[in-house]
Amino acid sequence: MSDLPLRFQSVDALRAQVATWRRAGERIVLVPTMGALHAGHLALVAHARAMGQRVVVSIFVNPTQFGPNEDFSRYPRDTEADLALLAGAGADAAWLPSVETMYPAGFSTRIEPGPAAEGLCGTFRPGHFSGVATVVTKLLNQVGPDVALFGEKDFQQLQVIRSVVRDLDMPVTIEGVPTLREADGLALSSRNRYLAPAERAIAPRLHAVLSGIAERLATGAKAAPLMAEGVASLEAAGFGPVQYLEVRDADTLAPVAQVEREARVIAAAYLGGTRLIDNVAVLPG
Ligand SMILES: Nc1ncnc2c1ncn2[C@@H]1O[C@H](COP(=O)(O)OP(=O)(O)OP(=O)(O)O)[C@@H](O)[C@H]1O
Ligand SMILES: CC(C)(CO)[C@@H](O)C(=O)[O-]
Ligand code: BAL
Repeated sequence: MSDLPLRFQSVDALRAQVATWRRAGERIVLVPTMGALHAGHLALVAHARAMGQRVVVSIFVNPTQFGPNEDFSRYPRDTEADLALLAGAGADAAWLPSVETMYPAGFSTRIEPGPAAEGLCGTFRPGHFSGVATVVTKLLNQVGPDVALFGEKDFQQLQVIRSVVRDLDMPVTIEGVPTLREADGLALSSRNRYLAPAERAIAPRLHAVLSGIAERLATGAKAAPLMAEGVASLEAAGFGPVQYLEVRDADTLAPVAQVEREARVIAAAYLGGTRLIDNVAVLPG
């Protein structure tokens, strides 16, 4: 195993290290996470490494993106295990701010993202994308990376962050990384560890249903009946409630009735007490 990454808990110390790398002509890649790391996160780190750069991974369970009845307090946290995984993956530094460092007394600013944050998860998690946009803006300002990587698993989040960075002229390139899946198709996610064995056996149906819809959309089928069928299939498999199952344009996230350019079939559904999200690309023709 490689050395543990350098660990930082103050903005000043982090910035001093980044400045040292910059003086040496090195570029910086940031991988923001909420910890409880799994192979999906490590795929982002590997992608960053392949760019031949310094890799900073932030681990921060951000309270402002959780709703009052969501899982903030029980969200899995295991920093030492995360650092060991990051060492194996070759990350250079871990940015581990406390809640007080991110949101000191008197903190009062919120970023309100535009239309990309409307609908889909934005409907079912009010305030969520404002919390994400605010914390990601802070993380980008703290680290000052050249590139920041985000997973396509959280597709709406990726588009929200792209829109914030574009609208606020932030000097960073945002790159999406394809979703890493288990052999049976389930997207890796920290929340998968909430699934009981019987739920874990059902969970891959989400990807299977979305993939089946994507195949038929690619041959010109209309979206509306496929969406209704997809919800019914998920419910029959044991999911519920299905919060949404929609077809959206891959760039604008506008609803799509029939696919003419790249789109995504995108869904969020509960399986028992666990909320799962996933999405699949549709390429016409
Ligand atoms: N399976 C995956 N493949 C690729 N990227 C992923 C995957 N899972 C998470 N990511 C990305 O890792 C980054 C950090 O995500 P986060 O720490 O919230 O993990 P998560 O597994 O998505 O957790 P959660 O269960 O909270 O959704 C995000 O950019 C997210 O899109
Ligand atoms: C981008 C992020 C780290 C912001 O807290 C979080 O939403 C996540 O892990 O996807
Ligand atoms: N991976 C997205 C973070 C969240 O669900 O809050």
